[in-house]
Amino acid sequence: MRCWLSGLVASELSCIKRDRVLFDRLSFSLQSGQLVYLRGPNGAGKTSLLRILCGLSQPESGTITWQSQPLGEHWFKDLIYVGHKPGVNGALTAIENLAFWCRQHSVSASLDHLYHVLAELGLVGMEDVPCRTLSAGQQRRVALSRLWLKSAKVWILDEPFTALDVKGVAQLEDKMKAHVDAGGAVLTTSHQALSERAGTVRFFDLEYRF
Ligand SMILES: Nc1ncnc2c1ncn2[C@@H]1O[C@H](COP(=O)(O)OP(=O)(O)OP(=O)(O)O)[C@@H](O)[C@H]1O
Repeated sequence: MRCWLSGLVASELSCIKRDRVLFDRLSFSLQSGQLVYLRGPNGAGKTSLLRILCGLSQPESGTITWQSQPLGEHWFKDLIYVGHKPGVNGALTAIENLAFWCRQHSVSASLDHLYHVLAELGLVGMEDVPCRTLSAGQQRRVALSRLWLKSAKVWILDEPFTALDVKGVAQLEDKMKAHVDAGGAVLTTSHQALSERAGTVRFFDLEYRF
């Protein structure tokens, strides 16, 4: 992946939920080669901000551009978003979930490749059972396997370490570092500190506002 200029730029964003101003006139940018760690207490508005940056919800005011253009198809093509809920259909198997996600995101992947990715995520033998029967950490691994399937410049990951074991955390940190080293960008939030293996981290703090 080549480095890119004029990445994700948010200006003067405001967000109100249930009459509470979560943030007001917040400005933020994410550029090629950056790992940004969004920090803040429960309820500060981290998920709300990530969803706005993804284009999944609208701010009260403010603007967001990707590569100098308002968010649109070009942004969704360049983005992988993994929410704090795994977003895995419990009635479908891991393979079916991935195949469905690939179709939704115009990703071309053979069945062999899907099995290979699930194996890399430690899910050998779990590929063909309904996801509702998988453990929380295994379901998280199915969700995170999207990072192995689609080539996207920006990853926005909301609490991606939830339920992962020590090995899973290390694997994801390595994956994030490799992505950033290759010129990608990661914006993540978590209640657990990143270790040194994730590489250089920039912090963005969101205060809780009453
Ligand atoms: N759709 C909604 N309708 C009403 N209130 C909402 C909605 N979404 C979020 N909120 C409220 O906005 C506040 C911020 O929520 P958000 O999930 O963004 O916080 P967070 O910083 O991600 O918290 P946590 O660390 O607990 O995950 C919370 O008080 C929540 O109740």
